[in-house]
Amino acid sequence: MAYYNMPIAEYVYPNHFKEMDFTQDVYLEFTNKINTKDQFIYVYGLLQQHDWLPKKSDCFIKLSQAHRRWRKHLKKKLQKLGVFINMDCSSANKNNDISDLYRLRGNDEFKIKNYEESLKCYTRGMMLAEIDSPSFALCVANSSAALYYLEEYERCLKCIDRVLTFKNYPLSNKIFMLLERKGNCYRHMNHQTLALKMFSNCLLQLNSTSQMSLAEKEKTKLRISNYIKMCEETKVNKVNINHKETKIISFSGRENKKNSIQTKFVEIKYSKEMGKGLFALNYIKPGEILIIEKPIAGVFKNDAWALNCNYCFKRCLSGIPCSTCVQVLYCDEICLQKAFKSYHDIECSLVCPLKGDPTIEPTYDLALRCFIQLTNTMGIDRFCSMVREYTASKFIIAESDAFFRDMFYSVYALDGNETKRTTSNFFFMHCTASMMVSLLLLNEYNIPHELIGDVGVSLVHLLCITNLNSYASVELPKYIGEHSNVVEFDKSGTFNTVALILCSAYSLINHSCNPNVIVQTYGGIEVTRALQPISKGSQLFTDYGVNFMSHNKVERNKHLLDQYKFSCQCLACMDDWPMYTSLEHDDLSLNNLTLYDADKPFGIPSTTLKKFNEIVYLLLTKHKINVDYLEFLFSFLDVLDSNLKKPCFTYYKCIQIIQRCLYYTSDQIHCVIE
Ligand SMILES: C[S@@+](CC[C@H](N)C(=O)[O-])C[C@H]1O[C@@H](n2cnc3c(N)ncnc32)[C@H](O)[C@@H]1O
Repeated sequence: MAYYNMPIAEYVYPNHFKEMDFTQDVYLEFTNKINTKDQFIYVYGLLQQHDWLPKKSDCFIKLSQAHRRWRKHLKKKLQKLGVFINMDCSSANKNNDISDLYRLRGNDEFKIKNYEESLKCYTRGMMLAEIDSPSFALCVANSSAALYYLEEYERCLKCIDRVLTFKNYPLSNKIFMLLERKGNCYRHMNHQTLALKMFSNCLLQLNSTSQMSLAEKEKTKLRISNYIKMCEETKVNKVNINHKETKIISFSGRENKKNSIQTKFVEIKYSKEMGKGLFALNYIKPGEILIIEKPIAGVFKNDAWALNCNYCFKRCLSGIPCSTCVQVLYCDEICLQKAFKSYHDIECSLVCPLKGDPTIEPTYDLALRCFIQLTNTMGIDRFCSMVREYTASKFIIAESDAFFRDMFYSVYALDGNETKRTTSNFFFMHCTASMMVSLLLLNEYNIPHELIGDVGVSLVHLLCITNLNSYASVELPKYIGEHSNVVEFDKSGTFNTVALILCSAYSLINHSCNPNVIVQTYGGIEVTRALQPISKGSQLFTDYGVNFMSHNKVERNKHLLDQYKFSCQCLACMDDWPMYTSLEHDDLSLNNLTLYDADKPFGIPSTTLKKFNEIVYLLLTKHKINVDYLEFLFSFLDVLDSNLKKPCFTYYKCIQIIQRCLYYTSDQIHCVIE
């Protein structure tokens, strides 16, 4: 059945709207918006079905014209995409020819030493190729070469071992090259005995290789005997390689193991102005860890799909793709199985239409992911009955510990701001939900007829939740060795966004333009820390993409009103703080600051200032910093906080440096949730 002929409107829930909500203005707003969106067809269908379209009005004429244009455009587009016409996305989207093209592109990048880019191309090629086909094997083998030059030796070894198990690897006469690479990996990892064993296997293979000239063979043998010599020398000298140290943070000290919030520091409270929020139970000092949590769900942005596991979000430079669809990649068989059990069994046939359509926003993916995860875990009957119960009872989060105990509530009890949305916006959510119901039904997702209404209602709420609460998690791009070219991109001060994620505890934090907490991603785990001291009883605040250091008051207010429907009453807004960049630079060593107490002498020891300036220099010029500096920075900030009147330049400069330091040291911290 064709996508554009679906009688979608029957899944939209007219009870949510009154006819009089649909004023001429609302129609016009739709018309302008949906001219460029697939949803047109749903909106139009719905309006017609419910006779909401005032015939002969300007708006009707405009809609009809747009409809005709859009149908033509849509049809062409759908035909081009092929997959949309039948919506049969479960069949072979794998294509070895396209995979080969990606591999060749990877080879070109490899030749110019753009190893990271070549790795991305090989990975894409691997995702597109039929599993275990020669094209697949070649992509894995070539990935191992890129990984070797990126100095990712363990991952390189993993790839080579996989290739050696493939029956379809077409370059069997080049196996010796893989063994040579394996030997070199061991050599760099200082496993000299293993390296020597590998080089001797390599020589055996080389001798049995027939399609090679004698001269070529001799040249290769010479190269390998040089490596053997290096190994033997290293063995005698017993060189020790310093492994990169990582600091471990764990949450074993939690009072409540199921709770991702440190309940000794923080509680949930409700306020009339801001709804739910998190409040400090005691004084919290800068740097204190307040929340550690795994996202409820996440979808990738940009091309992070090629380098991160779709299940746990960790970097997976030698990941394994889904055997059916071409959109996802996992660390290993364990993540793949978990993803299938949790959502990918259903999503596999849906990801193509969703990800292939440029008008589908990542928050829609995220909402559908939440829905599938919940229904897969709870069963659709129980899910729908909880949806009905929740809608009827108006669950109060602050009075219940169910929020963190129960998977359903930790997602469904998040705020969706439904009451503050415009009719137009809310109606759009309904149209999108309706499209999702159709997609699910077309892909044979079993929704009993009597539950279609509940499913639709839940999808509308989940769409509002993901629209309001999701945020971009940022990750250091330079995980993959010195040869990465991504650092350049980061000089502008922007961080590398990996995924759009939804977290239940972090979502409870309200906004301030002078935030006192900050979140940082560590291998797929989100850690929220105090960024400034927080006094007992005060509220925790993060920033919703704008703060007084980055945007002026007008810009901030516009963003917050448009996106979140509130106007900010924080100190920076109320007292009209100048932007951080316009603050006067203060000279700490000369003691001429605006102090809280002018009689109290305040000076920073020159050694402390020197250390601070050293860290600033290292961060801004080399992007290299040791994780231990964080402790110094937080205590320096604490000293500045208790002595200086805000806003003052050095205090906020220290905050800026802490933000960067957290980002640049994120590969030095290993986070564990037990
Ligand atoms: C991510 S939610 C935060 C949690 C939310 N307060 C709740 O009850 O679930 C964002 C919403 O909280 C409210 N909010 C957040 N910060 C606010 C602020 N500074 N002033 C007023 N409302 C705020 C707005 O309704 C906003 O759309």
